[in-house]
Amino acid sequence: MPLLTVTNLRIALATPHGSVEAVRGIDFSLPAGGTLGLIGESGCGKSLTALALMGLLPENSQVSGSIRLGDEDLVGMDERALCQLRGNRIAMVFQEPMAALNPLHRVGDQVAEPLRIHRGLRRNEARKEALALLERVGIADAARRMGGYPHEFSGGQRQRICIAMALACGPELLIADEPTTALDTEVQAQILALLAELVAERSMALLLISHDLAVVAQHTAQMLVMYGGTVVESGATQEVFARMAHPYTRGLLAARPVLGNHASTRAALRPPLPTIAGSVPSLQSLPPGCPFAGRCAFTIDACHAAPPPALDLGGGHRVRCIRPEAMAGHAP
Ligand SMILES: Nc1ncnc2c1ncn2[C@@H]1O[C@H](COP(=O)(O)OP(=O)(O)OP(=O)(O)O)[C@@H](O)[C@H]1O
Repeated sequence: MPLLTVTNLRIALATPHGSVEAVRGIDFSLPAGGTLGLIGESGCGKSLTALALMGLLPENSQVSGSIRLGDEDLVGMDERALCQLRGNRIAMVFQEPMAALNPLHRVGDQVAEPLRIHRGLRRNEARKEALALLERVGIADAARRMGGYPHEFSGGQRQRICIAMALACGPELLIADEPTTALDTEVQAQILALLAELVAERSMALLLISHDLAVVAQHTAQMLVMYGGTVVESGATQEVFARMAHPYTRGLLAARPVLGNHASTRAALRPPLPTIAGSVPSLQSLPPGCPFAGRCAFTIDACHAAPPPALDLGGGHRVRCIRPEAMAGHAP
C-alpha cells in the first residue's frame, strides 16, 4: 500500500467573483520513502495541493476527493486529529524560512517545541535532541547558536533550522514547497543536497515542489507536471525526461536558464531566455477544452472542444494531450 494516495483532489476557493476551482481533480500516490516532484508555473495549484496535504488550506477553500495517508483519510478529518498528524507524520518546509520561524523565540526552543508537544520529551531531553538535529542539518557551533534568534542567521541557515524543526518528530512524509527559491544559487544546491541526504538516511518520503525542472530531475524519482489546476503529465522522472509528451513540459524545459560556472557574469552575453508564449489563463476563465490550448503550437480544433483525457503512454507515463505524437521529432 502506498504511503500517500491522493484521489480526485479538488480545491475550490470562494472569491469576490464567485467560486473558482484552483485544483481540478488530481491523482497521485507516493510510496513510503519515495520522492515525487511537483512542477509548474506560478498559480497552477502546487502550493494549495501541499497545503491540502497538511490540512492547512485557507478558510475560503473547499476541498473534496481523498488524501489517504496509510489508512487514514485527511479530507474531512477533524482539526485535532490533523494537528496530531502535522509534525508527527507529515511535516513541511516552506519557501520563506523567516515566515515559518517565530522571530521572538530562540531557535533552540523552536526546534525543541515539537519534541515536547508531540513526543512528550522533558525540557532537557528536548534540548539535547534539538541540538543533535541542528548539528545534523549543518548549523556550525550549534550548542552556542541555539540560543540565538532567527534574525541572527543567514537565509540558508534559517532554512536549515526549519528543516531541523520539520524533522524533529521523524515524519514519514516531508513536503518541501520551493524550499530554496529565496536563496542564492550556491546555497540552494547545498540545501537540496541536505534534503536528499536526510530523505535517504531516514527513509522519509519527499514531495518536492518546484518550478525548476532541473531540481526535480536531480532529486525525485517520480514527477507531476501541473497546469491550470490539473496534472498534464506524470510518470517516472527519467521516463518523462526521456520522452516528454506534453508541449507544456517541453516549454518548461526550454524556458530553463542554463547556468554555467560564471553564470552571472556571462548572463549579459547569452541570448534572451525563451519563455512559454502567452500567460497562464485565469482560473475564472479557464477555456472549456485543454487549459494549455491558447499557448500551444500544436493546437487543433479538437483541443478547444473538451478537456483532454489522460492517455497512458505505458510504464506509468501519463499525459493529458490528445496529440502527443505531434511533438515527436520536435526538439524541446
Ligand atoms: N486564499 C485564496 N483565495 C483565493 N485564491 C487563492 C487563494 N490561495 C491561492 N489562490 C489562487 O489559487 C491559484 C493556485 O495557487 P497556488 O498558490 O496553489 O499556486 P502555485 O502553483 O503554488 O504558485 P506559486 O508558486 O506562485 O505559489 C492561484 O491562482 C492563486 O491566486
